[in-house]
Amino acid sequence: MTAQLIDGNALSKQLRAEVATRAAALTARGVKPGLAVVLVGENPASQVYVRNKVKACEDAGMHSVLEKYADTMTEAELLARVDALNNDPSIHGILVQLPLPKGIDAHKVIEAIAPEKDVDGFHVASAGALMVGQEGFKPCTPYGCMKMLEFIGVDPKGKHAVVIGRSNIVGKPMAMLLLQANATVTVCHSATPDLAHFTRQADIVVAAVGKRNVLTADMVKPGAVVLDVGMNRTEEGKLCGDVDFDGVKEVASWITPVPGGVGPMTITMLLVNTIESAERAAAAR
Ligand SMILES: Nc1nc2c(c(=O)[nH]1)N[C@@H](CN(C=O)c1ccc(C(=O)N[C@@H](CCC(=O)O)C(=O)O)cc1)CN2
Repeated sequence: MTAQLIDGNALSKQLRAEVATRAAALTARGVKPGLAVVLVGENPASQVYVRNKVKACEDAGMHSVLEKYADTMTEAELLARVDALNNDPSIHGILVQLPLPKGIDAHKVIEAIAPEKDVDGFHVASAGALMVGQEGFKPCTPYGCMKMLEFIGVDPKGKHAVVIGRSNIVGKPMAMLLLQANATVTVCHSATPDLAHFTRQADIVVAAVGKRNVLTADMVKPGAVVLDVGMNRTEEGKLCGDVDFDGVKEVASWITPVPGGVGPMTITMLLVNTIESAERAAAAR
C-alpha cells in the first residue's frame, strides 16, 4: 500500500479563501479583523513563522501588526505590551511567538493575554474550556490536524488514536480534541516503554515529539492515518518531521508530508480563530 498524501497547502488554500470571504463581510460592516503578532528575540525559525502569519493575514484581507523586540526586552515590558494590545479595539487576536528568550516566563505572558483575544488557544481559560467541552479557542496545530481528518473523511469516532507527545500546545489538546470526537485515545511520551506496542494498535497516529524517526514503518498498523507534527532538520539541513516518511508511507493509508502538511494548517487555523474572535467582537457591539 502507498499512502495518499494529506496536502496541508491545498486544504489551507480552501480554508483561507473562506476566511477571506468572512473578513470582507465583516470589513463591510465596519469591523476590520486584526491580529497582533509579538516576537521577542532572534530565533530564525520564529522569524519565518511570524512573517508567514502576517502575510497570511494580509492575503486574507485582515489587518495585522508585527511587533518585534530584541531579546533584551524584560518580562515586565512584554507584559505591558500585551496589556496595551488587550485594550486596543482594532486587535481581535494576540499571539506571542514561542519559544520566548530565557528570563521571560511564557506561562505568565500567556496568562496576561485576554482570553477573548487568545487566538493561539494557549491561555488556561482556553485549555479549561477545551477540557470541559465549552466554547473557546482551540490551539491551532491540533485544530488543524482535526480539520485534516475531516478533509479526508476520517471520523475519529470509535477509532483508536495514539498521540505521541504531551506538550501543552500540541499533545495534550490533540488528545482532548480526539476524545471529544469520540476516539479512544492513548497518549504516549518519553517515559512510555515500548512505544511500538501502542502505535501498532492505532487507527490514527499523531507524532508530536520534535525528534526524527520516532515513528517507523514497523510501528504502524497497515491502513493507519499518520499525522506528522514534527519540525526537524536533517544533518544536511533539510526540513523533516518526526515520522520516517519514506518507510511509513508504504504502510499507512494517509500521511501528512513535512513540509506542506500540518505546518501550513497551523497558520490557517490561526486565521480561522482570529476571524471568529472578530465576529464575536462585532456581535457584542
Ligand atoms: N505562539 C505560537 N508559537 C508557536 C506555535 C504556535 O502555534 N503559536 N507553533 C510552533 C511554530 N509554528 C507556529 O508558530 C509553525 C511551525 C511551522 C509552520 C509551517 O508552516 N511550516 C512549514 C515549513 C516552514 C519552513 O520552511 O521552515 C511546513 O511545514 O510546510 C508554521 C507555523 C511553535 N511556536
